[in-house]
Amino acid sequence: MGDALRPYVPAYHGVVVKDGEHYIQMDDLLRGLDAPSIMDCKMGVRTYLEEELTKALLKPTPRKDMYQKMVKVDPSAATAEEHSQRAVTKPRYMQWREHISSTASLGFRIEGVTIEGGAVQKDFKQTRTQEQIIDTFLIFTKRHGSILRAYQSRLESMRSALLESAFFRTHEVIGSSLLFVHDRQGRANVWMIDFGKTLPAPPQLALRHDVPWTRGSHEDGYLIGLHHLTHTLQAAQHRLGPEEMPAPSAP
Ligand SMILES: Nc1ncnc2c1ncn2[C@@H]1O[C@H](COP(=O)(O)OP(=O)(O)OP(=O)(O)O)[C@@H](O)[C@H]1O
Ligand SMILES: O=P(O)(O)O[C@@H]1[C@H](O)[C@H](O)[C@@H](OP(=O)(O)O)[C@H](OP(=O)(O)O)[C@H]1O
Repeated sequence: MGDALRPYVPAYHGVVVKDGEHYIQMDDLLRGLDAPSIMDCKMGVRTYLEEELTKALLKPTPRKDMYQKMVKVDPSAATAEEHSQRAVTKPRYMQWREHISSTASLGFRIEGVTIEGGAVQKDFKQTRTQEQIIDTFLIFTKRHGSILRAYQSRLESMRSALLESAFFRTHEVIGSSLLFVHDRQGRANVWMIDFGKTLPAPPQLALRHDVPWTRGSHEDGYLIGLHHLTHTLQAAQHRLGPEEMPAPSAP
C-alpha cells in the first residue's frame, strides 16, 4: 500500500495455505530484537462493530461464556434478568468491558504485557485510570526515560500520518491495537496491528476519529485514544524526576 500509514504497519507478504487453512504472512516485528518487551493497547472508544449491535438487537444471542467472564470480575455487574439467564449479549459484555477499563473514558486500553520474554500478563481488565496506566508503563519500560520518549515521539509522528492517510479517512478501525516493542539494547518502536475488524466506512460519511461514537456514526474514537496515550507517556516521563527528563530547550 502506498498510504501514509505504511511505515507504521508490518509489511504484508501475501496469503499462504497450509493444511487447508489460509494464513496472512507479515513481517515479524520482534525479529532481531534482544529479549523484547511487548505491550498491546487496544485502540478506540468502541470495541464491537455496529453490525454486531444491530444483530444483537434483532436477534439477541445469549452468551454464557461472557456472563461467566463478567461475574468473575464483578458479580454485581449483571442484571437480575442476566443472572437468571446466566447469559449476556456480546454488545452488552463488550460495553461493560469498555467501561471497567479505560476504553470508554480514554479511548484505549491495555490488553497484555510481556516483559523481556516472560509470561504474558493479561490482568488489565480493570486498569482504567491514567495513574494505573502510568504505573504499568513505568514497570513495562523499567523506568527508562529514553524508551518512553521514543514511544511518545513515534506516536506523535503516527498521528501526523493518520491525519494524512486516505485509508484512515475512509475506514472504521475497531479492535485494532498499537504494539509497543522495546528491547534490552534500547530499541523501541510502536506498530499498528490487527485489522480484523477494520471496515470501509459508508461512503457518505466523513469519519473524524476524534469524536465520541453515536449509533450510526461509525466513529471509532481512534484519535481520542492516541491523544490520551501520548499524554500518558508524557506524564510517565514527568514521574521519573529531573535526572530522567529531557534537556531543557534554550530560552
Ligand atoms: N507482525 C507481528 N510480529 C510479531 N508479533 C505480532 C505481530 N502481529 C501480532 N503479534 C503478536 O500477536 C498478538 C495478537 O495479535 P493480533 O491481535 O493481531 O492477533 P489476533 O489473531 O487478532 O489475536 P486476538 O484474537 O488475541 O486479538 C499481539 O498482541 C502481538 O503480541
Ligand atoms: O477480552 P475479553 O474480555 O476476553 O473479551 C473478548 C475481547 O473483547 C475480544 O476483542 C472479542 O473478540 P472480537 O474482538 O473478535 O469480537 C471477544 O469476543 P468473542 O468471544 O466473540 O470472540 C471477547 O470475548
